[in-house]
This record gives sequence, structure tokens and C-alpha cells, in this order.
Amino acid sequence: MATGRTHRPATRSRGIPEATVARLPLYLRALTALSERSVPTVSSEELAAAAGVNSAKLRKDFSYLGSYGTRGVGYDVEYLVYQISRELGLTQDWPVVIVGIGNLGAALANYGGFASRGFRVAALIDADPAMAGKPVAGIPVQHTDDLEKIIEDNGVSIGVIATPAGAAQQVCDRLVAAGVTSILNFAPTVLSVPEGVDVRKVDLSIELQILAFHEQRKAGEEAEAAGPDGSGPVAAARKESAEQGPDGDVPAVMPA
Ligand SMILES: NC(=O)c1ccc[n+]([C@@H]2O[C@H](COP(=O)([O-])OP(=O)(O)OC[C@H]3O[C@@H](n4cnc5c(N)ncnc54)[C@H](O)[C@@H]3O)[C@@H](O)[C@H]2O)c1
Repeated sequence: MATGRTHRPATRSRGIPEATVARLPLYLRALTALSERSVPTVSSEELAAAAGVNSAKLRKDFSYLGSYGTRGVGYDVEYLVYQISRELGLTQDWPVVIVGIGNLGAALANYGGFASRGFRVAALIDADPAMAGKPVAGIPVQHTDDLEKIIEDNGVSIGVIATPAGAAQQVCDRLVAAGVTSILNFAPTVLSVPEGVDVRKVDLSIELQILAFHEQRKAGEEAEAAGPDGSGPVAAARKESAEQGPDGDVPAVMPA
């Protein structure tokens, strides 16, 4: 979902390509689900299917972690959870601040999935004085006047921006000047950051636009396959299949 723009090279210092890093959370999510079901081992094919990744790619990705699995047994689920968590830096606590506590910021603050993945919401910050001191998800909102002090006091290196687009760059600049080096930006704007600061952008409307593109293409293909009079090969196959029952030789709906 996130479309990233970082200043990091395509390959990280320990030789793990960025594309592999981007897939590690997908494996971790699938492995965590297996772990919760007390599944001890998993094959590369099963895990690849659960993560929505090609199994050859998965094996290649895991080779960067030095994890090759055991022939005929597969991968040890718990150990792989640990290995990937360690690789992603999730075995340590990451205090996060959210700036902009409106509809989205409040929803993010209430999202339990951060804490369970090692991201502790350390502070909530908003520019609206009327919100100062009001608790959201049990955490009192603090005013932007104190942003720098909040970052310093909490040792924050990850900031989440959920302000209107017009305020995002200014918020970003202040976060960076205060020592934040990673930003998750939900505001629909491109942020400029200095070298060494990572920005990940989340934009659900872009994801929907991509789906709309595919929907349009599918509709175009169907219309083409149906032909001008609906007699194309796909339409014919559909008609035939609709007229058949599940076993292919009995009409699905018996004539009255
Ligand atoms: N990425 C996505 O998929 C996605 C989805 C929904 C909304 N958004 C975006 O997220 C942002 C927030 O949306 P929302 O619906 O929560 O808006 P909202 O108006 O409910 O909340 C915005 C909050 O930001 C605060 N704010 C304004 N300027 C600020 C500043 N300089 N510093 C700190 N706080 C400031 C406001 O006081 C308000 O509480 C918008 O930019 C919106 O476009 C993105």
C-alpha cells in the first residue's frame, strides 16, 4: 500500500535488496498468523501463497537472511518470525508520534496493530488548542508548540503525518529538525526531506485509482471478447458454462 521514496541505496548495507525488505512484512504477517495457530513449520509454497508472493522469490528473499529451511520439513515458523522481526528492527521498541489528530490521526492512534508490532504511540500532537489535553486512545493530545520537546523527551525517530496537505511540509520540517529520521506521510502531498531521512507515503485513493484502471481494462477486454453482437469466444464460453451445471453436463437451472 505504501509507495516509498527513500534516500537509501537500492541495496542495504547488509546486502538485502530494498525489494526484499519490502516483502519481509508480508512474510511476517503470514507467519504471525501461522504462529497464532501454533503451526510449527511451513513449506515455501504454503508461505508464498499466504503472503501473496511467488515461491521462488520467497526462497531467494530468505537466502538473504541465511534461512534455507529443511528439505521435506520446510521453515520453522517461530524462528522465521524472530529472524524477520530482528531484520526489520522490530525486536526493539519504536516510539512513534502522530501529528494531526483528526479523523485519520485518531483512527491511527486507536489502531492496536502498531503496538503489537513493536511501534508504541508515544505522543499525539495537534495544532488545535481546543484539543490539547484531551485523551485519544488514552493518550492526551499535546499542542504543536511542544513538538520539539516531545520528540526529544520520547527519543522519537519515527513520525506519522496526518495533517491537511497544506500543513504537512511544515510539520515534516519541524519533525526532521527535531531529530525524526523516518516519516510515514498520509497527507496527499510530496514531502521534501534532507539526505538520510526516509519517507513512506500512504495514499488509499491512489490504490483505488490503480484498481479503477484494472477494472476499466477488464471491462474493455470483456467487451472486445464478446464482439459487437455478443457472439465472441468468451461470450460463447460464458453462455455455454451458464447453461451447464456444476458437473458440466446438467443444466444449472432446469427448465420449468
Ligand atoms: N492516505 C490516505 O489514504 C488518507 C486517507 C484519509 C485521509 N488522508 C489525509 O489525511 C489527512 C487528515 O485527514 P483527516 O480526515 O483526519 O482530517 P481532519 O481535518 O479530520 O484532521 C486534521 C487534523 O490536523 C490538525 N492540524 C492542522 N494543521 C496542523 C499542523 N500544522 N500541525 C498539527 N496538526 C495540524 C487539525 O487540527 C486536525 O485535527 C488529510 O491530509 C487527508 O487528505 C489520507
